[in-house]
Amino acid sequence: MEIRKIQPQWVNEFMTAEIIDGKRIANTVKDEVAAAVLQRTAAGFPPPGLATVLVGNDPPSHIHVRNKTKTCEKLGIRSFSHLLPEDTTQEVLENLIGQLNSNPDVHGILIQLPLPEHLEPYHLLSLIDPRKDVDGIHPVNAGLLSRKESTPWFIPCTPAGILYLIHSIEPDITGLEAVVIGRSAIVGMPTAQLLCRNNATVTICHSKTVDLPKICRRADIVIVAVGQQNMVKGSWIKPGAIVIDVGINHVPDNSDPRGYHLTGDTDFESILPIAKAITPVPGGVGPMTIAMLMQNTYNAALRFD
Ligand SMILES: Nc1nc(=O)c2c([nH]1)NC[C@@H]1CN(c3ccc(C(=O)N[C@@H](CCC(=O)O)C(=O)O)cc3)C=[N+]21
Repeated sequence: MEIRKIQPQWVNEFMTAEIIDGKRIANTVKDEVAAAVLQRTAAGFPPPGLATVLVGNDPPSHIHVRNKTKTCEKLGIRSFSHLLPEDTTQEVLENLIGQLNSNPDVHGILIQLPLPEHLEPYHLLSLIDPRKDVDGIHPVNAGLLSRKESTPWFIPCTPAGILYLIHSIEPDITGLEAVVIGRSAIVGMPTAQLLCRNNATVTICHSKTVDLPKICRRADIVIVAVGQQNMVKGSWIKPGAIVIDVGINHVPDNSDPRGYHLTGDTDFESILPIAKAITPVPGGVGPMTIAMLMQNTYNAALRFD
């Protein structure tokens, strides 16, 4: 006699997770920002302005920054791109940040990370005027995010995008168990805080966590942001969970005109039959990050009126 596997009724081989279309959702957000910018400039206010600072020659970073400036142009946001050589000194950057802080055409400042080894990012980021900190990583904004009584001027773009995507599947995450893998200042930690502020029960995991698969299995929402290809497997996922893949891994690929393709931190195929929803890479969290940056830049401009 055949032994039947016992599973929740709705988990079977025909089941497949919804693939969250981050690109489409990002486009709706960008359309909203474009409409708001148009209304603003039609009323005689100056367009929002975003300054991006990129140090060095890392090709993917150049692609990212170009994506950001192109998106600005499409939405009617002015962009000021500062491309600096690899050997730029801390002092030159400090002066540039000072100039951008006092430039009335610049409402948002983004310093592309990571910076070359010889520069000290924490100190530089703390010099940005917190009212122009569209990345939400100035210590003041990080502090305001960390306590539920206060509202930060800016929420970091990737965490804000992640919450937006989760809300598209589950509008109320109160009481749900969320596991965040990764504790970076720009993704892991602020994502955990944002989910906690939205009443999820949050566990933060990292490279020293013992028995990660076990902790992961109890999560209704899994967020993985570590930069390790194929790390999270289907066997780690609770049936019906929401999986958000923040990984941006460049895999060498001769068949791609760019010489690489992108892949996330999850073993996507093995998760599909188990999860309720999962974000793809590309086309998931990445486009949302840019959409949220545009939203933050628009909101920054409002505060200087
Ligand atoms: N201060 C700072 N703020 C950041 O927000 C920041 C940063 N530094 N350093 C690097 C990371 C990475 N990041 C991405 C944003 C969008 C995509 C994105 O749109 N990706 C597309 C694909 C792009 C492609 O094909 O190359 C996608 O996933 O569909 C990727 C990566 C922002 N970062």
